[in-house]
Amino acid sequence: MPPIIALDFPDFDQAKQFLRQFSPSEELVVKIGMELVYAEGPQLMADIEAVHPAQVFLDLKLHDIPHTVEQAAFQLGRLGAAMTTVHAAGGSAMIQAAKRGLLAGAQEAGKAAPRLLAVTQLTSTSQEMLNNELQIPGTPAESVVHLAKLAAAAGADGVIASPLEASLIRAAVGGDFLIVTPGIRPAGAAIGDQKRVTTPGDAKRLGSSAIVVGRPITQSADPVAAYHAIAKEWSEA
Ligand SMILES: O=c1ccn([C@@H]2O[C@H](COP(=O)(O)O)[C@@H](O)[C@H]2O)c(=O)[nH]1
Repeated sequence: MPPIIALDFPDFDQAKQFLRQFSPSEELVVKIGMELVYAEGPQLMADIEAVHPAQVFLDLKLHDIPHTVEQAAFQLGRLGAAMTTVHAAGGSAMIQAAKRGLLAGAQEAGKAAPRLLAVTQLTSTSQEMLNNELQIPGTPAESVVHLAKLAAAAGADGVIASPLEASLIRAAVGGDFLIVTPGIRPAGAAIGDQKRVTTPGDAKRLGSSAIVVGRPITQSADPVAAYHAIAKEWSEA
């Protein structure tokens, strides 16, 4: 899969301007999250499709009681996204409920169900924050592997984690479980609020199934060139 572009824009007009810079024949995978979906609503899925035919990763990170998540996932399942997310910290019953909701919603709409990815520890979480603020003992990697095993056992198709944890997750879970990794920074790029980061090439070498990249592309002076450089580093590693 090519690098997933995080379309973190405040409105559809800006997302549209960004997408129009790419050749219509370029096979893109784009991630839309809370900022854009809260601004534009679910209609956004069709609006994006009309501008550029892309696979859409709908990253809304559901985290609530199982019943509420199942009902929300039902609505998401009807939209035709390729992937969507819940927080693994919601627990097994919540992840199972999300899976049921996605399958039922997709079935009702006659679409394929999105792959369900569970967010382990956010890539903006440092060891210090994990232990002192969140009062979770151990290393980020230990917590991530624990949550990945929980998510896999509950029926998730994969996880969101840092590439730094990818090889440990693969060893713990195995198979074709997806390990989708944000926290990607090309050499020399500003790290911003991310804490557990690697380059695109290192992410591949460490075992990521797919990478998610936002600001290093969207805030670049030449987003298409930045995307192609990252895609080349990823595919050639
Ligand atoms: O642990 C996580 C989970 C999700 N994200 C999302 O990925 C992108 C990363 O954007 P950058 O600009 O490349 O930092 C963003 O949409 C996050 O919501 C994450 O970074 N870490």
